[in-house]
Amino acid sequence: MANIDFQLMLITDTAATTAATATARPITEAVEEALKAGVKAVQIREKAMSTQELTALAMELRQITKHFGALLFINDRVDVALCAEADGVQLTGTSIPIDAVRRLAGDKLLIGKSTHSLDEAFDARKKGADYILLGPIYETPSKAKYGEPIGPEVILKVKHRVKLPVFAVGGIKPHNVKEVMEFGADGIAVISGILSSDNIADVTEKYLELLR
Ligand SMILES: Cc1ncc(COP(=O)(O)OP(=O)(O)O)c(N)n1
Ligand SMILES: Cc1nc(C(=O)O)sc1CCOP(=O)(O)O
Ligand SMILES: [Mg+2]
Repeated sequence: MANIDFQLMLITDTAATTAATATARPITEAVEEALKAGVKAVQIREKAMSTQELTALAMELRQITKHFGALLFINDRVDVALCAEADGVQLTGTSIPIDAVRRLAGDKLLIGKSTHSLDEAFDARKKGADYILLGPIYETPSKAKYGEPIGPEVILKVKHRVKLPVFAVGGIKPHNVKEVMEFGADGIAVISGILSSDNIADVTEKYLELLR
């Protein structure tokens, strides 16, 4: 199993980010630009893709991430993660339970769990997750339907009680990176802050500098 030795996870969302930018380009190109700038973990989160499209993207990004020495995670789809020889799977609130994934994947996959409260974080650790995403920390359009963001203070509570790497997600922009790290996050996960930027390399470098 791979080590969790990254601080910045880039999450893909083709539907949201190519529609939002004037400089729309294939997702593989955008990801490659971020990898060149130093990203060491990529999560493919493509809810609208067919299984075949998702598998093809996963295979392609597997080659590219390997070339850059970066980890690859697949949102929700354990089958696609195994098929593409990804490093991990990111389980959502509606995914197959963590223990079932462990039985299926053994130590082939890191298991990340998306969590939104102290209780969910505690439960993820109890059930055997290797790390968690915690959010939405700040406002983000894609999660507006779930109500108010949980705010950065929750990170401190979770770190106090849950012995797992915690990645802050949801509305993480360069100006609030320091805040989430000061509240104890081990790292951050970002979609629009990178993929909606018209200069992916520059903004990625900026995030990485802030995390140093
Ligand atoms: C508060 C809140 N936000 C999001 C969800 C559902 O998504 P999630 O489980 O975080 O999975 P991703 O698709 O974001 O990876 C939720 N249930 N509650
Ligand atoms: C995928 C995701 N999960 C969240 C959660 O809270 O579980 S917030 C989120 C969206 C992150 O996108 P952006 O960086 O553009 O805000
Ligand atoms: Mg989520």
